Amino acid sequence: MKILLRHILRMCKLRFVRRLQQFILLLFTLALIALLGVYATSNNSLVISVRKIENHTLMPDRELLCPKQLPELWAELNSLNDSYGLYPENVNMKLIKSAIRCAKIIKVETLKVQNSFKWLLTLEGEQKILYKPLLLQKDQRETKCNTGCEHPEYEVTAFVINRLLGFNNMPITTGRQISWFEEIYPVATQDIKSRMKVKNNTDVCFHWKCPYVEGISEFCFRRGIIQGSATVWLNKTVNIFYAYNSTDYQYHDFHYYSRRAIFMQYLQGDNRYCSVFRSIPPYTEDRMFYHVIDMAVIDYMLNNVDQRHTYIIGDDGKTIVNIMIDFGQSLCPTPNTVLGAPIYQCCSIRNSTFKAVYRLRDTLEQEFEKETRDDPLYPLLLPNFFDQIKRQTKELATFLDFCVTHKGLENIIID
Ligand SMILES: Nc1ncnc2c1ncn2[C@@H]1O[C@H](COP(=O)(O)OP(=O)(O)OP(=O)(O)O)[C@@H](O)[C@H]1O
Ligand SMILES: [Mn+2]
Repeated sequence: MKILLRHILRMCKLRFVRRLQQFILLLFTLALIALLGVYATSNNSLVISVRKIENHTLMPDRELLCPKQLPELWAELNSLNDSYGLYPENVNMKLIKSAIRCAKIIKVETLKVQNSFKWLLTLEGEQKILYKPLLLQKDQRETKCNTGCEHPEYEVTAFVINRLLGFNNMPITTGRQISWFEEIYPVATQDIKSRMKVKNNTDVCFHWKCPYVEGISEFCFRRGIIQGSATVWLNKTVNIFYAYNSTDYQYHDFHYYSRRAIFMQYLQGDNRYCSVFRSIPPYTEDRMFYHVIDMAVIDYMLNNVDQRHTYIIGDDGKTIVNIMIDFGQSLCPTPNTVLGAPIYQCCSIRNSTFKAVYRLRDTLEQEFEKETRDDPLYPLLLPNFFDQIKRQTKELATFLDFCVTHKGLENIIID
């Protein structure tokens, strides 16, 4: 009897242990399934999954990557917020960027405005995109400001920094990699097809003259793989302030570009600079004046001397919405302290911009890395080029230190 009892007890124990094992196994499997589910939904098409195509180039797998509801997504993107910027603050930036990076291209046209080489893409769901292909290697640049081919990776850089500064007034821009053979050729206009020549059966080449560069050069996309910046095209009229007569002024008159003797003199230290600037419409208006200060901040960080005061008309047909575009000539190799003149001479700045400059002085590298790690053009900048931005951000903060010391914090901050 005793033996039987012991035997039954052992059996029960064994079964219990087995049950326990089965139970733990079940729990583990359920947890794994839940984890995979959360992972899949949270990444919802953002997972950078790649497949190798025949020519061994890594390309995004459209099936896995692309958001599905494109027309709705573009509609959300275009729901312009007139007073605060170009897109709603709470926009799902990751989703929109992933849509721009992988949505099927249904049309490619040449865009013949201004100087840089660019195409207008139409993506599935009818969103237009300004696409600037990278023509130069990331380590190539001219020795003079504003000459030579543009660097579209600087457009992506500028967008990230514009957002880190909290401006939200640059059309959304991301890197995109495109295959000439698979994505462009089948939907390109005749003029694009006839301009681009295939060499050695694989490379796609064309001739182009970059501004202020002697002669025409040939550029090739190896194996037809093109990298470039993709910018949301605004369905608005984009206007630029130009000085039409001697009493009109625009942002360029207040910096490096100034060809007006009076401003040159002010830039060289005359302290009437700001009072004159502030007395000229439209800069009598706070909204316009502080936009110039914001432009000076981003231009100083990027050493960009090319930006003009650009705006669109808001949905009400009346409001001016200040925007920022055209940073392809940033990272000018020579220093331009006068680009900071609106900051260190006026010593008046939006509180949000003031705080952002100090924050970025300390955290730019980490924040930039986080925002750009998944970009198809990653790394956007070579380390020594990025160092230039870090250095210029630190200089900007010293201009603000100077203002605080001379005018007092409460007199320089507005909001
Ligand atoms: N996202 C956009 N949406 C609508 N229009 C745009 C957009 N970006 C640029 N444009 C228009 O296209 C013009 C040229 O764009 P952009 O300044 O980027 O070209 P660019 O060739 O780099 O110019 P530049 O030769 O002056 O450097 C702008 O002046 C503006 O009118
Ligand atoms: Mn440009």
